[in-house]
Amino acid sequence: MAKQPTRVLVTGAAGQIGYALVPMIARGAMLGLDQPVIIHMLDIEPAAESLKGVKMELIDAAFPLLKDVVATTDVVEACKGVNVAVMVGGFPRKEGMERKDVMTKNVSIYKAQASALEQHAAPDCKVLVVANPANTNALILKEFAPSFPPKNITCLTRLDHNRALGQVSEKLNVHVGDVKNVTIWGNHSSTQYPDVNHATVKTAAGEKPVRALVADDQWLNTEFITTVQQRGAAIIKARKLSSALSAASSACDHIRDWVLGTPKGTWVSMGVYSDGSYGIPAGLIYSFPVTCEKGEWSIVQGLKIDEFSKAKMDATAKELVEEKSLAYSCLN
Ligand SMILES: NC(=O)c1ccc[n+]([C@@H]2O[C@H](COP(=O)([O-])OP(=O)(O)OC[C@H]3O[C@@H](n4cnc5c(N)ncnc54)[C@H](O)[C@@H]3O)[C@@H](O)[C@H]2O)c1
Ligand SMILES: O=C(O)C[C@H](O)C(=O)O
Repeated sequence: MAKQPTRVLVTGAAGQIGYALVPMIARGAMLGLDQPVIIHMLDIEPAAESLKGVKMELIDAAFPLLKDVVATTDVVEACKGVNVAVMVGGFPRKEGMERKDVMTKNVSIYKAQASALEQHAAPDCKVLVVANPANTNALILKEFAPSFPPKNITCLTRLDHNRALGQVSEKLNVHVGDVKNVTIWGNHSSTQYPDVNHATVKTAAGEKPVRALVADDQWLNTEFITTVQQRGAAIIKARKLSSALSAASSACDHIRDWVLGTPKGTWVSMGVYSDGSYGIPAGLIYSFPVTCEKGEWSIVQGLKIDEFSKAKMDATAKELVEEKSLAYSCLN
């Protein structure tokens, strides 16, 4: 029997990530090649014409999996019955700005959209916040949608995770698909901690630790970390626009693994509600290594954490605590 369509909301759909993301969803990159979808696109009034154009293009592309398109500037209509919500709507960072600089504008959007989602989305809707500051926007959304299960509200750090895989693959001249189990800890910001201590590479002789293969702790502990932390800024400098195709692709990876499960023996990074694991304050949205099964993520437990890592994990947690209070001061 044919599957029922899944309703996927993309906010900020007329923007550059939205424009890259909606065709990926319609082609099955997010939910699978056998899963029909209905895409709900939300943007604001000044972008209404452009949103109409995106809808026209979706129709023109004649995607077999795309059963319908809702394009609207009405948040209630946009949220009605959605099973997955990808929250991209907001303002991107420009050259020279820190993520904190976009906080005032963006957190108030997430406060306002929380109640629309809570009231009108499917009760088990899975939410992914992409707009920056992603962790704190997700936290605000969670706090202002109190009946939503906290486990259903996440933020995107999969892009950072994929960037870390990419850097290791470039360094070792191996295919990125053979590298796994890097971890992004903490905030989707320049304090994030990309950790390779448990990462491995598939070789003809079996899986080998990344640290041993790279054999350059100096590089791994300095340049590798800063390259991943600063990759967003490097792309803004090069493109004069923030990352879009890689953000859209990573958003598909995030939802696909959450819904369909992570491969056996592989973990990914997701910004999720902290339960206090690894000494990270409970109640933050913090990026952890997770595995997913049957539509649920679980934090990977029992990883050995050395002093170098612990200090970096705590520093990014501290930034999130500060961001949370800054966000609340912006909302007052
Ligand atoms: N987490 C990540 O890895 C990651 C990666 C890249 C970009 N981002 C962030 O994603 C966000 C979007 O980036 P972009 O490049 O697509 O920006 P963009 O400016 O091209 O698009 C954003 C869209 O959001 C719309 N918008 C603004 N307020 C809205 C509201 N209240 N409701 C619905 N839509 C609204 C705008 O009209 C615009 O069309 C930015 O905050 C950016 O910093 C996050
Ligand atoms: O860095 C930014 O502001 C954009 C985005 O979050 C990214 O990481 O590319």
